[in-house]
Amino acid sequence: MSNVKSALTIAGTDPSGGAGIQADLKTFQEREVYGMSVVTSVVAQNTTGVQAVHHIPVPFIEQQLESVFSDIEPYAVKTGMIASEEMMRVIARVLEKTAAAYVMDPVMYAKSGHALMGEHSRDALKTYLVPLAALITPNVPEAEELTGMTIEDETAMKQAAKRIVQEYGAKAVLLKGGHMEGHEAADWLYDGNSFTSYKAERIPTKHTHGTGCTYSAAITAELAKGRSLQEAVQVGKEYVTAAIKYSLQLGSGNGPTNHWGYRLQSVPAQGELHNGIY
Ligand SMILES: Nc1ncnc2c1ncn2[C@@H]1O[C@H](COP(=O)(O)OP(=O)(O)O)[C@@H](O)[C@H]1O
Ligand SMILES: Cc1ncc(COP(=O)(O)O)c(N)n1
Repeated sequence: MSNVKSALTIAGTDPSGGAGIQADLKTFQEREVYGMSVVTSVVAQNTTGVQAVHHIPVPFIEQQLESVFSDIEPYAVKTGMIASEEMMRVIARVLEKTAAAYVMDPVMYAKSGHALMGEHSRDALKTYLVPLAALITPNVPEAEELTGMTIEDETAMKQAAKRIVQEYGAKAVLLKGGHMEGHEAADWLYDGNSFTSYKAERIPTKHTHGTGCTYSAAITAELAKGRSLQEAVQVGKEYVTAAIKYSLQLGSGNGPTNHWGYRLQSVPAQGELHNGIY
């Protein structure tokens, strides 16, 4: 196996560049791993929402996976939008055979509320993919869908995380608290033994398009580089927080995360706008 650290995203697209595969590849590049991508669905979307979805035929998803895995074995893999049970099955068949660390972002809806996964595919996700995952990264609404629980506080977040590991067989769960109230954005990691919290000041912005994709991609990149799960989540949290802090006023809806954010934190203030980015 080459010692060039590579990561693969299997997900849907965002032509406006903020979420999905585009966010994942930007994150991989910024975290200094070689990025690869397999497209599951082509989504016509932008900062205002989703306009249309075109699903790639399942045999062609299989073909893309074959093209990657027969040539370059990634060190880590993440999945994002996977719309149907048939897609989940072919992806599971490939992931079963790889030694790559697998991070699953169980994408169900876009921020605008548009469904990105068929409702009857939730069980298939639990059956075929959750047991293969080194980490699953639901937000609160996704954890509610997976567990059938109502999650309104940290106690319920921790209970839901435990249930996803103990009942559905994920090795670890990072339950993200972006959708909760309060002055902190607090996420809980449960690795089957203990809980670790990852907290940051809540940033008052509506520009959060692509936060979940950015976060799970950063964690995937760090796992590809050989970091432990705890370290990878710590770096991922710092990366996504900076990406939200410097999020971009682009488009007329919820603007995208800023992949220069993490670097900008350590650069002395320039006092002027560079390319409108900072
Ligand atoms: N306004 C915010 N300020 C700081 N961190 C945030 C904010 N909104 C979300 N986050 C963080 O961004 C990451 C993505 O979380 P979340 O929004 O819950 O997921 P998703 O994008 O999948 O809905 C989490 O670490 C969450 O705590
Ligand atoms: C193809 C695709 N995948 C995922 C999301 C969710 O994005 P977010 O990171 O904002 O939850 C999206 N809008 N489009």
